Amino acid sequence: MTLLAAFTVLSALAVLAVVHFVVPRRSRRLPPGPSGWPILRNLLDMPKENEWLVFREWAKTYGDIMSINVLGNTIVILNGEQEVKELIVSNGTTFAGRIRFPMAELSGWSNAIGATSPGDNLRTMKRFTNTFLGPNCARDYAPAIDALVTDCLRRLTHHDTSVAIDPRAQLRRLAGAVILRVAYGYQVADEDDKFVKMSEAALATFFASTAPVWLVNTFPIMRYIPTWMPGSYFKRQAAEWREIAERSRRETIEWTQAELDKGNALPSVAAELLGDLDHPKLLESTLADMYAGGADTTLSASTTLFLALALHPHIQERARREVEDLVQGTRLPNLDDRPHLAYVDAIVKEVYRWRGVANLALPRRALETTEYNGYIIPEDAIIMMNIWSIFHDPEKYPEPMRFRPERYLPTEDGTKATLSDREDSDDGFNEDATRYVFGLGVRQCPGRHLADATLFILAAKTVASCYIDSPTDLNGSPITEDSVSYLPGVVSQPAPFLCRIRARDSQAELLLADGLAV
Ligand code: HEM
Repeated sequence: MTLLAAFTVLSALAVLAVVHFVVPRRSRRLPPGPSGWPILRNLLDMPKENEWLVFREWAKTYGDIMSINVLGNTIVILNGEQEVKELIVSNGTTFAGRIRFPMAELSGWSNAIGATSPGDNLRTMKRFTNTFLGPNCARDYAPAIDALVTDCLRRLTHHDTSVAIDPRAQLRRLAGAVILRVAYGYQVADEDDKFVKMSEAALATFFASTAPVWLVNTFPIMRYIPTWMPGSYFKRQAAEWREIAERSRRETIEWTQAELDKGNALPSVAAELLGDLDHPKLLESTLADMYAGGADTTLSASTTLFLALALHPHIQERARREVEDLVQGTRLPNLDDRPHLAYVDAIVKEVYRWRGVANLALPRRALETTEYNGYIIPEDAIIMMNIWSIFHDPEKYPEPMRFRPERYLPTEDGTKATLSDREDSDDGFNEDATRYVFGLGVRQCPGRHLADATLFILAAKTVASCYIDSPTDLNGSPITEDSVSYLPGVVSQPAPFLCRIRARDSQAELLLADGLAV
């Protein structure tokens, strides 16, 4: 061997030694996780769907805080309640960043709240949402939501009730109608409503542009490729989507402005804020984000409500009796009745928990490097909260796959139902699921009061006025609690199902017919 060859071999060995001993030692300080492959690291390990289930399985090996690396990005997964509370709630601002999606930015979503990290823009948009979507929002808009829910139930029961239907079209219309009413004071007119169609089309561009298929989302530098170069197709696609998203934003807000000018405007977030001329673009974005953040999530929770009621006639019956004892058939229940309808309230909590809505919440980004329990969480790491894992911890929620509203109620002797056989009385046992379903800390969902009011009103009015028969899949095969299935996605939707829905009696029909949009 020549001297040069010997030197080359020794150098190569030295490099290998550094790679082998130094690099792993550093990364050993990251939370543990599957080792992956050279260069690709965990890219091939990443589950294609139902990630929350896979992450929960991994937690059995790696623990409640673990990490993976995908194309150079560290992803830290929090599977346990304690980790979520300590990092996301107590250490809130450090993990308040969001992931940027260059393709979504090019497609006109550069100010989307859910993709904006802390700074002046976020502060302004948070001011808008905190002022107008706080707890008063639910109270102020309750009569309008009431009328829309009644209208939805009337539509669901107004067909040949011997035929099973898929309730999602009407529930989707309801979710969109509530948001357009609160955001713009707009009342959805018919099945083919112009603004619903425009908002849905805009929402579709958001989901499509945040998908990982767009290389520019992984390699942001690509956004500077000129449009004449090969490989720049994404730019033309983004320009098309930008037109759809911007048109939807512009036309809805112009509609509210026109109503204000005519003196016809109904109370709405837009009507309150149109005077804030300092931030017109941020106002447009905030209003559009209400649809983007609220439509699919509210649809998921309300479809789960219908599925759970369809699967459990005894739950429908118990809830109906509770409502009947209060209203005595004279009216349909409303939001003010909530303190007297503990069982209906518990149904809503269980809807949030049973199958989850956004099982990994919305990913966060670490704004600085942090040490936690001896592990390093590096700046820019993506943080995922596995809410599903918290909701399905059998120590916290016994028989987690069962839909059991009773778990939130006191026992007959007045003690908290599930604590009787446990010594520790303050351990969050069967804790109210509302606490987690909307995320936690400074980036918690701003639409939670509105969504929760909508869900309660829908649950109370449905059990008061309707029967929902056992569900089947689209081929007519019965669905049971064990065979229920959900579609993949950031927001988890029940797979399509059919059920017969009919008004309880002629009095219920009359009460439903009374509902006029407010
Ligand atoms: C059942 C219904 C809903 C569920 C389960 C839900 C859940 C969530 C979750 C888990 C997050 C992420 C929170 C975090 O990072 O900690 C979020 C964010 C968000 N939600 Fe909701 N949401 C619902 C309805 C709504 C509604 C009705 C609106 C609007 C009126 C809305 C607007 C938003 C917005 C704008 C964000 C982004 C907040 C930010 O990044 O600071 N959501 N939601």
